[in-house]
Amino acid sequence: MEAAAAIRSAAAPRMRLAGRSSRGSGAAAARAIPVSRSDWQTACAILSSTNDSPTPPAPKVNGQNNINKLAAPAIPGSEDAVSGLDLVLAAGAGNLPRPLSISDLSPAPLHGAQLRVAYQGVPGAYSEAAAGKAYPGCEAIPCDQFEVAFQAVELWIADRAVLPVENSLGGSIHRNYDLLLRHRLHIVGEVQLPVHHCLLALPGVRRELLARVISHPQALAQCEHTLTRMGLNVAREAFDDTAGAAEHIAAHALRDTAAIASARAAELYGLQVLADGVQDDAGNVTRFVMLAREPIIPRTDRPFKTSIVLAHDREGTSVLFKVLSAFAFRDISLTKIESRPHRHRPIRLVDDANIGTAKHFEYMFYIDFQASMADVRAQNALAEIQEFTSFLRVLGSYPMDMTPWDAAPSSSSSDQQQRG
Ligand SMILES: O=C(O)C(=O)C[C@]1(C(=O)O)C=C[C@@H](O)C=C1
Repeated sequence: MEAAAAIRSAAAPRMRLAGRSSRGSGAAAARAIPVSRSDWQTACAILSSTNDSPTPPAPKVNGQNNINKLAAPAIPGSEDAVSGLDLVLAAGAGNLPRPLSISDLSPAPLHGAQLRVAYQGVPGAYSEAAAGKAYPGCEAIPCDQFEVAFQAVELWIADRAVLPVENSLGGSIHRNYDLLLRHRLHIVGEVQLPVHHCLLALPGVRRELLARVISHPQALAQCEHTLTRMGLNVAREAFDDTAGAAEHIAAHALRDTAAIASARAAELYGLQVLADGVQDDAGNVTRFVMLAREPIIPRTDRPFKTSIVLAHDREGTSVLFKVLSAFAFRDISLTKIESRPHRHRPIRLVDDANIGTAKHFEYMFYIDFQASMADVRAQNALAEIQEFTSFLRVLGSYPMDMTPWDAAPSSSSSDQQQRG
């Protein structure tokens, strides 16, 4: 409680981006268009409410809040680091980088000029492919948990993180929604990755010998019906990531176990592909967000998306209705809405002497909408929403991923710069 109060008192006053609830009134809002990176950064920071502050203080390293002191990242074992996706495939798993853990997160020496991108999983994970699509030619840094990827960026060990937020079959990856709120990173881009799963096993293993299938829970969910149709009614076990499951089979020579993972994982860990394309839907796609310490300056010369999170402390359902109408009246399309339990106030009790005590669940609402924060319509919508919410934060305003799914990732550096 005390920490939260300290954060609140340190917070800047709420900024009004435009005149009071003036639907479509451009003049006041136009004044608020940030002109520089620092203006925009300030605008993002102070869009948080003074009433409600779910973001904790900066993570501690060795008992100290160290972020400002860190200029020099290092990762134990980074001599072995894999460079992006266009790396030469390793012959075996022996020279692959070990994923970062919480205990590795201490400041250390400078790295070179190559962009370092943290992802969750081990080499061969879809998240590694997403990092390579987002930042062609980057140095992809494996992390053993989502939390570690966030902290790697905050501590300057990595320059960016690329993390999954939703899948077309499995739905939202709630952990990352929660972490977006608990950390202070900005969404600077998105990538959508077609996810094509394979059933992998040790060479020579036949399907009939299998006693279990292991993978990331999202991957298991994405293949559930296909596995059943294939007659594979064996135990399914959750693993931290798809490639980690493949690595586990290879490392322990498990002849009764198959993994659901990518064809690249099969190559990296020396497994054979028992079945190709085992996802339930051929159009299986996972959406990842790209995270950075600084926001990018929003623009209007290409399609942008903006992600916000809000909470309200009023009774009834009309607040959400008003939020949605602030976008609808301005012809701004919503692309996603997600609710998560409100960490600091999950339940509200409402006492009525006649009926008893009602217990309402409280939520944070995450909304993605299709407009840039440089667009006056978006500024006016948020100015209006601020009037009836107790907390509002812009998680990022960033270019939409417009690449066709079957197109190869772009490798132009100008494209990379636009993506932040
Ligand atoms: O396990 C992996 O390979 C991941 O990159 C994680 C993940 C996920 O979290 O959804 C990413 C894409 C697929 O949807 C399956 C798993």
